[in-house]
Amino acid sequence: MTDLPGIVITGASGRMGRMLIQTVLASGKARLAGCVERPGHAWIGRDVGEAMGGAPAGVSVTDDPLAAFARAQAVIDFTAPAATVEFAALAAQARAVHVIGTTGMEPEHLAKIKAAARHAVIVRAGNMSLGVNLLVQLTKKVAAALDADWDVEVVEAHHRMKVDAPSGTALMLGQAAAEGRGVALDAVADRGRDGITGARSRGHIGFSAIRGGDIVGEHDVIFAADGERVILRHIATDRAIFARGALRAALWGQRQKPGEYDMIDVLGL
Ligand SMILES: NC(=O)c1ccc[n+]([C@@H]2O[C@H](COP(=O)([O-])OP(=O)(O)OC[C@H]3O[C@@H](n4cnc5c(N)ncnc54)[C@H](O)[C@@H]3O)[C@@H](O)[C@H]2O)c1
Ligand SMILES: O=C(O)C1=N[C@H](C(=O)O)CCC1
Repeated sequence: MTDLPGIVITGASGRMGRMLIQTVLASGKARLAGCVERPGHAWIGRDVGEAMGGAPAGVSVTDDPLAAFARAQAVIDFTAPAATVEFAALAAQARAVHVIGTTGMEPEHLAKIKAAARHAVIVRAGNMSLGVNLLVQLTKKVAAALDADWDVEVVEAHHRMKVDAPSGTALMLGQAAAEGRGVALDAVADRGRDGITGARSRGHIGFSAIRGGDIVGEHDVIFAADGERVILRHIATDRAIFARGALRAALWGQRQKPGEYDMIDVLGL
């Protein structure tokens, strides 16, 4: 046992879970304090290092999140909305920082997370990478500088297994454009065009989603006017960027008061 903050990874066998475990184990800044998977999962009871096909890590995968959270200082959670809501209440009970990367949240999920943040530090972002959070700030600036003669379209591409659309990142970018323009995103978002849609509404923010292959994550914010276009782009080629950001958030969260934060707060952008 060391003095390093202990971190629990939920959704341990997932694409992000595996990346997070490797990132924590290699970091030298935190220790892996637990790994959680859903009840009935084949990894339950196994050493997580061996389950991932490598050397033993000395941590068994459990389906008892509260017991794991009680032994940790932070929980990093990239799972699914219903699981994340449950983990938010349990992390608050255990007084552990909860870093949430899960996307596809509905308003009822967000309300429960907000309630949990009255008692615990929660850092939540649809994208934990430095590059995307910088792009969020750039999008807000460009949107504030250009009027509604410039149509805003957010185009995103992800791997074939992604279950939610638009991506959490696309919604962050759309939100940034709406804030830059001083409008509510809900009032201007065009999220699904099909058939005879009619001409584009002035001032609306459109979203398009591509799904295929092993694309890690690509986002364009297009500002299109008559005769010219400005395109802001981020391309992710390695999930390590999300895991590094999440670990940074977990360490940053140790010094904060209860509340809900995002990666702009963590990165000081
Ligand atoms: N914020 C970011 O930077 C960022 C980056 C990548 C992915 N994501 C999001 O993270 C989430 C996971 O993505 P992924 O590609 O790793 O998905 P995945 O399907 O590969 O992994 C999800 C894991 O969660 C586990 N899980 C589900 N319910 C559970 C429960 N009740 N208890 C314990 N484990 C449970 C599943 O068994 C699975 O192993 C998605 O919402 C995705 O959009 C966010
Ligand atoms: O692979 C995913 O799923 C990703 N989800 C996040 C999103 O919805 O924006 C971040 C990029 C990868």
